[in-house]
Amino acid sequence: MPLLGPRGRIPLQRCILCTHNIPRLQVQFAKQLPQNARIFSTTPTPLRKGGHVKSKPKPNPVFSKPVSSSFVRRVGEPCPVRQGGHFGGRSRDKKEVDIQNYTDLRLNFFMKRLHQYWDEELKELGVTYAEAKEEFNLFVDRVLSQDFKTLPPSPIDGGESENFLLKETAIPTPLELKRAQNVGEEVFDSILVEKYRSFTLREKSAPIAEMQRWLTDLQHPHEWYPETRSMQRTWIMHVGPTNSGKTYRALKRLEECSSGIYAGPLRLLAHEIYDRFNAKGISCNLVTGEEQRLEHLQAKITSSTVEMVDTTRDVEVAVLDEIQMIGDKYRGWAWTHALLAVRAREVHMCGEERTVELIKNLAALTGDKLVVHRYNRLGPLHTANESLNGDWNSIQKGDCVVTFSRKDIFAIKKTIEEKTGKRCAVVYGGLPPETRSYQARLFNDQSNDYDVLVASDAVGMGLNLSIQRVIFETLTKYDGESDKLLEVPHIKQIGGRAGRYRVAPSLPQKISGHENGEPGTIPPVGPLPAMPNPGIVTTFEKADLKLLTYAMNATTPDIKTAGIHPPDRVIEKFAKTFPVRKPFSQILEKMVQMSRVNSNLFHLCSMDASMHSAGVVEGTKGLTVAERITIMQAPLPRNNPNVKQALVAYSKLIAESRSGSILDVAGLEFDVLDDYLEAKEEEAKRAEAMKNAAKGSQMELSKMWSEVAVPRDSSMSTLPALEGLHKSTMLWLWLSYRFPSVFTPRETAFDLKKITEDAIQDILSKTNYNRAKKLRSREKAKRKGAFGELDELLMEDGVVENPWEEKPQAATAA
Ligand SMILES: Nc1ncnc2c1ncn2[C@@H]1O[C@H](COP(=O)(O)OP(=O)(O)OP(=O)(O)O)[C@@H](O)[C@H]1O
Repeated sequence: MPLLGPRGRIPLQRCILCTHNIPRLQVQFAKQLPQNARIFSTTPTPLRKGGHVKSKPKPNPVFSKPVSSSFVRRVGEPCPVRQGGHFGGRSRDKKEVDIQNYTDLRLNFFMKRLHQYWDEELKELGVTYAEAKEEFNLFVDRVLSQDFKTLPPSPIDGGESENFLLKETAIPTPLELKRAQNVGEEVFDSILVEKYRSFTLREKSAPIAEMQRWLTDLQHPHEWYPETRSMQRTWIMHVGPTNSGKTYRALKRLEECSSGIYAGPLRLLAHEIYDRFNAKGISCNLVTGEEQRLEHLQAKITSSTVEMVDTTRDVEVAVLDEIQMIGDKYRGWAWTHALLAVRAREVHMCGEERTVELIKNLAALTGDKLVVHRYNRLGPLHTANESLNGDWNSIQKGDCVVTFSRKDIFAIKKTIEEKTGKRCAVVYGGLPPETRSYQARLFNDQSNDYDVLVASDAVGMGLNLSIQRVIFETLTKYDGESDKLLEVPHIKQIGGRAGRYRVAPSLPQKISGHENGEPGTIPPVGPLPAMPNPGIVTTFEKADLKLLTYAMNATTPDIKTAGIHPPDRVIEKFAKTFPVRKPFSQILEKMVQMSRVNSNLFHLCSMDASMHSAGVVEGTKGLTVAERITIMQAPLPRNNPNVKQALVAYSKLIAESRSGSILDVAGLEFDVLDDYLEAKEEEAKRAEAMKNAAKGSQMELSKMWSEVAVPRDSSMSTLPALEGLHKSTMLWLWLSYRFPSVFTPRETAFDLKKITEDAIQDILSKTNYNRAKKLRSREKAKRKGAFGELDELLMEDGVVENPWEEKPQAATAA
């Protein structure tokens, strides 16, 4: 039976995602598709190949542990009558049977009278009867799943420190129970009741509080990696402004070593290094959160994103790129972790001068040797004396216009294309990295007409761009609440992209005799040909130019502290000190409140994003603490409800241990892709009709027009939706490496990713953005408002008061 096409209009036979193999999936557009093929699938699930591989639902993990006795009933279920104290039918050591069965019996007894122990104190502390029952069941499981056979020593007699605290307060050990049994039933019962109560209220008990304090002591993160501490390492810093060849030098060293790691801030960069090394015949694997390419069994290099850096194997060289991000409020922990933990004899760091003091202090802490190489810019960079004076006609080939919202990017693109006839490539954070790098290539390529780049601050890192002039359309960025002035290092980093030095094909890769820095273990590199033209930085509006000049010349303050983050195993232990009813996001909040760090050297990275993600999946029943910890680290954009919905759907799959294709997940925006591909097909038909009509009569032409639908504008509304679908797909892929048996098959998700990227790329290549708004009036108003204020700071004689300086608080009247 033929399936219906999108919206049931086109009769189609098959779904390409279901019935064609991978190479055919890469066919992008309708005219290239096989006749009658379904463009993109909304095929009912049972008809799909590979769909619906459902495994048995996973039992609720709270009750999944095999208990060593027969006590497997839950509160509220009928209690089988037990006589004579023999359970389970196995013959056991008499001592074991006695104490275990005795405990089982007494717990059974308490279970029936639980309402008596759910007293005022528990009620006042907000424990409902249902929760008291749930806690009781958990308590029973924990007590009876202990090893009664060997009667492990009580912690008081010398147990493990952390278990000691937990067991001492929450769960009576077999030995304690045995001792209590020897004293008598009354004592035994009172211990059980007391332990149950303290288990239910474990978060409030003194030893548990002690345990929590112990777990939240994050003052010595360098001690978390004893194996690395036993190594003598050399840290080599390559510091300098943007475009000074820092990364180039570090990569040269990596190229020569016997085994190494590259860790960069972006997936894009990790890919670039992976491609570059493999192209040179140096075996390199790729490990990012969303993708792993482990083609080489004995790869010399592994290129990864910094969060994924491998700290378990010994290597000769590790390169940590953009080391100044160690101070980042959100992601700084990943650099600190990599720096303190990576087992490399040489750790090369590339970044800004303002990290040197901090790294010196960290080296003193770990005992590693430090060498610093300083570099100058490879080509000059000037701030222009003139702005564009608000005139888009002054745009030239090689210009990059920087603005901060998608709408403005497209509005500016449209204006420039209309006014100057030059085509614009675009780059912004919401675009998939693959699309960003494709757009960068379009702009760099001299042989096409993409002369101008319109970009957000995403242009500041990770892309090799031949920009001649950076033009700030604005110096403020909306942060979710209001427009905020960009920070000086941010302005410098973006501005520094102008005049980027590029390797000429004939340029020798290594010329000895010159060292652009202090001597060290890096290979010498010869003098470089001068840059033909200096890079220029300017603004679109005249009013912003003084501020830009100030920022470009300002010295940036040192980064004082390195970010840290509690290790996962610590979060897990901390979470287990709370009752099961406590929402996980609140446990994280508590962890943040209680954490103590050495504030001279470290700061605790914001866990807001993790708490947010934990909150999104809070309602998913059956997730273990470890699963919640993993899910909270998944890349989730805050402002996209569709991706959040996808995360909830994915978390349910994890909780239920249900596997299946991404195409089976309800709620993903597949329709948008269907619509896009359908519009594409219509467009192709229309083009064909026009071609034929040009050959035919006027009458035929009008007949064609009436038959062929005019394509809908699929740019401005479709683009964000496709970006969202791409993010949901990436989220799936990210989870697929953490829960491989649930998120399968991965290939379908990679196909979907590719199709979505191609669609986004195609939309971006259209010049006619009918719905692109004019530059928003908000922009104009903002400029008058925010910059009106700033203008007051810019004094007449050109002296600028530093708007970034923190003003002392005015004394308030008593
Ligand atoms: N010695 C050299 N020989 C040839 N090309 C070089 C050399 N040094 C740097 N380059 C080239 O100059 C460009 C900028 O170098 P690189 O990326 O290392 O700078 P960077 O200081 O790390 O800049 P950013 O901080 O912006 O990443 C690159 O295209 C790089 O290949």
